[in-house]
Order: sequence, then C-alpha cells, then structure tokens
Amino acid sequence: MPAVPAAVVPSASTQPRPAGTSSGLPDQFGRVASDMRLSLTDKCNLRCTYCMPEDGLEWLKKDKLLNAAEIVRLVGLGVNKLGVRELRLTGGEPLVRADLVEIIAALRRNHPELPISLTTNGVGLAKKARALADAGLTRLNVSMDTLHHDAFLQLTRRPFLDQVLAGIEAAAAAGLHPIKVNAVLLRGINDRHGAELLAWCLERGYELRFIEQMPLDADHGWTREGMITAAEIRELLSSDFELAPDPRSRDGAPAERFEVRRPGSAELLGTVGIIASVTEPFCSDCRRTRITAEGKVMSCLFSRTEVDLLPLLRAGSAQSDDDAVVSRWQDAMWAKPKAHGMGHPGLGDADFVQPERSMSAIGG
Ligand SMILES: Nc1nc2c(ncn2[C@@H]2O[C@H](COP(=O)(O)OP(=O)(O)OP(=O)(O)O)[C@@H](O)[C@H]2O)c(=O)[nH]1
Ligand SMILES: C[S@@+](CC[C@H](N)C(=O)[O-])C[C@H]1O[C@@H](n2cnc3c(N)ncnc32)[C@H](O)[C@@H]1O
Ligand code: SF4
Ligand code: SF4
Repeated sequence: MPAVPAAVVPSASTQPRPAGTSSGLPDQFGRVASDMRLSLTDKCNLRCTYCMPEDGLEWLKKDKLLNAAEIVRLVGLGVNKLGVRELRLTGGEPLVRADLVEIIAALRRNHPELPISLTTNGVGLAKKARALADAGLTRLNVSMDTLHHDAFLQLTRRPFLDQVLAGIEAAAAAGLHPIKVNAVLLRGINDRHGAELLAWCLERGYELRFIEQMPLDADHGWTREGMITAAEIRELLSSDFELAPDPRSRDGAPAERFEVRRPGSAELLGTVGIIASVTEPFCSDCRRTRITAEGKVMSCLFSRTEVDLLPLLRAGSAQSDDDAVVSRWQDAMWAKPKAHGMGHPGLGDADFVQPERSMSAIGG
C-alpha cells in the first residue's frame, strides 16, 4: 500500500523573506494569501480514481493529526495575525472526522464573521447537515461527478450516489446556501453526463463547477492528452446551453463563472463554473495558503516542499511560540512557487514534477 510521505522540508525559500515583510502572508511574486484551506484528515470513504488508489492509503496515526485545539489555534493565528479572511475545511473527507461539528462551533465562537466553508463528498452529509449549519458553517461544496449509479461506482469505486444526493438535499434544507457541486469529467466515463448534471443543478438552484483533472492522482495515471479540457467542456455543453461570461468579478477564485441560458432564450437559468487549472491557469492571482491534516504548510497545491508547524504548535502555548508559528508560516508562504509548484505554469510540461502526495493527502 502506498504511504503518505513523511517528508518534511524545513524551508523552501530560495530567497529569505526580507525584513519588513512582517505582516500577512505575502510571497515573492506580489501575491498575498488570505484564503486558508485546512485539511482535517487524510482519510476518505471513497476512492475516486483521479485522487486515491484503489486500496486506499496508509492513514496518518491520530496523534500525527492536528487536534481540535491546534486547529482552533492555527485558524486564530491566521485570522488575527496573518490576514486570513476566508476558511475552507477540506480533506480527505472532512465528514469522517468525529469532532467536525465541535471544531466548527469553536471556530465560529472565536470568529463570528469569518466565512467558513466545507468541501465534502457528501457521504453521510444527510445526517450531519443540520448540525453543521447550527454549529456555524457558512456554506458547502459537494463533489458529485455524475447522476448515474454505474458511472459513480466506476469513478469513486463505491456505491454511495444515493447518499450523496440525500446529503445535498439535506444541506439545502439546512440553509447552507449557496450550494456548489464539483464535478471532474473523465473521458469515456462521465464526459457525456455534463449537460444533464448542469440541468439538474440549475433546476435546484445549485452552482455546478466542472474541474479539469489535474496530475494529483495517487496512481500517477494523468496525461495532458487524456484529460478533458475547459474548451471541450464548453463544447460539450453547447448543444444544450449558451454560456456567457458572468459580469461579476472573479476575485481570485479558481472557477471562471458563466451565465447559462437555453440556446435562443433570454431567460437566465443560473451560472456554471469552470475550473481550468491545467489549460487556463489562475496562479497569478492565487491567494491560497494550505495546511495539511498534520500541520504542514503547502504554499501551492503542487509544492514539493512542506513546512511543518506541528513541532512549534506542540512546543507550548505561550506568546513567543505563537510568534514562531506565525513567522514559520510566513517564511513558507514567501517561498510560494510562481505557478504549478515551479517557475511557470505548465502541468503537462517536461519540467513539471507531480508531488508525491495525492490530492486527498494534500487537502483539495
Ligand atoms: N490549481 C488549483 N486548483 C485549485 C486550487 N484551489 C482549488 N482548486 C480546484 O478547485 C476545486 C474546487 O475547490 P473547492 O474546494 O470547491 O473550493 P473553491 O472553488 O476554491 O471555492 P468557492 O468557489 O469559494 O466555493 C478543487 O478541487 C481544485 O480542483 C488551487 O489553489 N490551485
Ligand atoms: C480532494 S477532495 C477533498 C474533499 C472531499 N473529499 C471531496 O471530494 O469533495 C476536494 C476536491 O478535489 C477534487 N479533486 C480530487 N482530485 C483531483 C484531481 N486530480 N484533479 C482535479 N480535482 C481533483 C475533487 O473532485 C473534490 O472536488
Ligand atoms: S476526491 Fe475527495 S472523495 Fe474522492 S477520493 Fe479524493 S478525497 Fe475522497
Ligand atoms: S497551482 Fe499553486 S499557485 Fe497555482 S493557483 Fe494552485 S495553489 Fe495557486
């Protein structure tokens, strides 16, 4: 079974962070991170082919994971000292974490105004949606690649589509709006289901986003030729829908949004997003800082260097320790690569090296 790599690289900066960059999370290229993506676990109950291997991964031991108090402390440092303005909880599958509701409630008590969102596969969501909303979750994104049971099984290797559908419904009933649905299209499996999935989401007021498959699968099976591009997705949708650029500002978001209408009709049905990380990268506007489930800063989704905050978090809780954590986090972000983990965008390029960690072990 492949193991989650234990690599710890103290600092990746080629150039030290200059004196004077004492506030926030700036990098060498003029970007400032304010969007914190925190992985709560590397575990998952699905085995999506574009993410996890069939046999799963060797899960981190519980004592290696950030505990609830450490999570609350890290978010506090992010918000109070480093300019974090948005928090996303992800994984692995965040719903498998038994203390998820308590974590959200504690974060909400400390940060009444902070937008807190969750990215989930929706399995088990039906039972938890109300508690998540009551605890103070702002909204959530559910990953669902198809409405077809056979394709769902082929993609996720688990027969849980009905659970996901029930979860989305429960989230809507709990008022966790806006609900966004994430779908990765794979050639020959669900690429022909895109228009149907969009119609389903539009009817229910959910915002669908198609995601280009990135080379972050544990099986290392991704190819630039094999993936479905944003241009292809727009083409696949064009016989059923007309897409026009959404006039609202993109504001650094991965998804480019489009207004959706039926061909020849003026009626606005809703919007669809396309997250074209491979063919239309958005790295120049990136505001994301990632923390893995075991407390490592990954300045970029494709970083091959990681900066471990856990030893500092576990060294004590005094003010001086807070300063050390903040400073190490800032150093890590200063070293953020320009794009795609290297000096230029190009996920299919010869010099691109896929990180050892799969998406589930990074925190998508
Ligand atoms: N290349 C790249 N892709 C990202 C990044 N952040 C998110 N994505 C992609 O966007 C997908 C959707 O992310 P979500 O977790 O739903 O969050 P989001 O789209 O940033 O969030 P909202 O639009 O604010 O709801 C992820 O699965 C990734 O495929 C990033 O920093 N770099
Ligand atoms: C890693 S998952 C973590 C949260 C949760 N388990 C879920 O699936 O929503 C977050 C997102 O990453 C996406 N994802 C996973 N592997 C990917 C890949 N290789 N390329 C693009 N997106 C990927 C998933 O579709 C999902 O929307
Ligand atoms: S994409 Fe999410 S649900 Fe699918 S295997 Fe990865 S972590 Fe699990
Ligand atoms: S690939 Fe790295 S730099 Fe580009 S948007 Fe994603 S996290 Fe940001």
